[in-house]
Amino acid sequence: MTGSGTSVLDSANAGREKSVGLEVRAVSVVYRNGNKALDQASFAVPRGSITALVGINGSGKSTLFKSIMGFLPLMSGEIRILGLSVAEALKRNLVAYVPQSEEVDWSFPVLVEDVVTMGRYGHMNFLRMARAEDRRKVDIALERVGMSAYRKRQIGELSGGQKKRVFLARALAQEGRVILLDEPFTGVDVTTETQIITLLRELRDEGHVMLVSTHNLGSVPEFCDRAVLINRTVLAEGPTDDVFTAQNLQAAFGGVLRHFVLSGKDLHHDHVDDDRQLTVLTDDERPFIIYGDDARKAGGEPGSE
Ligand SMILES: Nc1ncnc2c1ncn2[C@@H]1O[C@H](COP(=O)(O)OP(=O)(O)OP(=O)(O)O)[C@@H](O)[C@H]1O
Repeated sequence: MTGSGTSVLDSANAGREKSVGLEVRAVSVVYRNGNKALDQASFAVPRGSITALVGINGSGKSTLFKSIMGFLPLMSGEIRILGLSVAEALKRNLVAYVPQSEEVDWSFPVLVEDVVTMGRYGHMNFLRMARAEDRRKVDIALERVGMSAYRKRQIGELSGGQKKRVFLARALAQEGRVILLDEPFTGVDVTTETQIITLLRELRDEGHVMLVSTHNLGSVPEFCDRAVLINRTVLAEGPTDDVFTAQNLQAAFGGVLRHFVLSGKDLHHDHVDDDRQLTVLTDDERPFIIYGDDARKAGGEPGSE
C-alpha cells in the first residue's frame, strides 16, 4: 500500500530529524546590496554536541547565526532546528544567542539581572511581568555563571569576560536547547575561557546543541566534538579530528593563517636525528599545534610562515 509506505518513511525521517539538532541545507543568503554572503552552505550538528564554526573575517559566520535566528531571509535552502522550521523553533524559544561584544550597546543603562531576565521574555505574557518561576530561573542562571554578586551592577560597568558570562546566563534563563555563541572568547582571559568551556561541556552533557564561532584555533580540539570550516560555503564539516587538519585549515584561511614549522635541531637538541616536526597554525589568537608524523604530513618548509 503506497499510503502506509509513505508514512513509514515519514516517521523514519522524523526520527532522524529529532536526533539531528541543527541542519543547514544548501543555504544561500544575499544582502540587499547584492553581496552573496553564503552560497549553498550545508552541515548538520547532532544533539548533545559542541561544534566550532571557524573561518576568516567576513567568511559568513555571523550571517549564518543571523539566518538561524531568523533575522535574515534565505535566498534558497532550508534550516531545520530540532526537526522544526526556524519560525517554529523561535516561537517555542528553542534558540538562544550569545552575541559578539561589538553588537551590544554597552552604554544602554540596564542592570545585569535585567539582561538575564530578558531571556525569560519568551516565557512571559505580553505585559512581561516576571513570575516567581522566572525570577528563580534568573537566580539559577546567574549562580551557574558565577555572576550572582554582580546582579545589581550596570552591564556597561563589567569587564569583557563578565559581560560574556551575563549573556550566557541570559541564554541559560531562556532554556534554549540550541545555543549559538558568536566569538565567546574574544576579550576574555584564560580563567574565564576555562569557566565558559566547563559550562558548555555541562550543557552538552544535558543534550544541548551548541554552535560556537571562534578564532581560537587552539581551543577547538580541546572542547569541540565537531567543527565546520566556512568561507562563504562549507569547506569541511564533521568530527574535529577529521576536520582540523593543516590542509583543511590552510584551505579555509589561505594566506591569513600564520604557519610555522620547526624541525630537527630547532626542536630536539638531544635527539638531532629525530625528524618529527612541530607545526603551529594561528590566525593570531590561541594557535593550533600539530606535533609528530601528522605535522610532517601537513607539509610546509621548515621555518615557513
Ligand atoms: N548588512 C550587511 N550588508 C551587506 N553585506 C554584509 C552585511 N553584513 C555582512 N556583510 C558581508 O557579508 C560577508 C559575511 O560577513 P559576516 O559578518 O557574516 O562574516 P563573519 O565570518 O561573521 O566575520 P567576522 O569573523 O569578522 O565576524 C562579508 O563580506 C560582509 O562584508
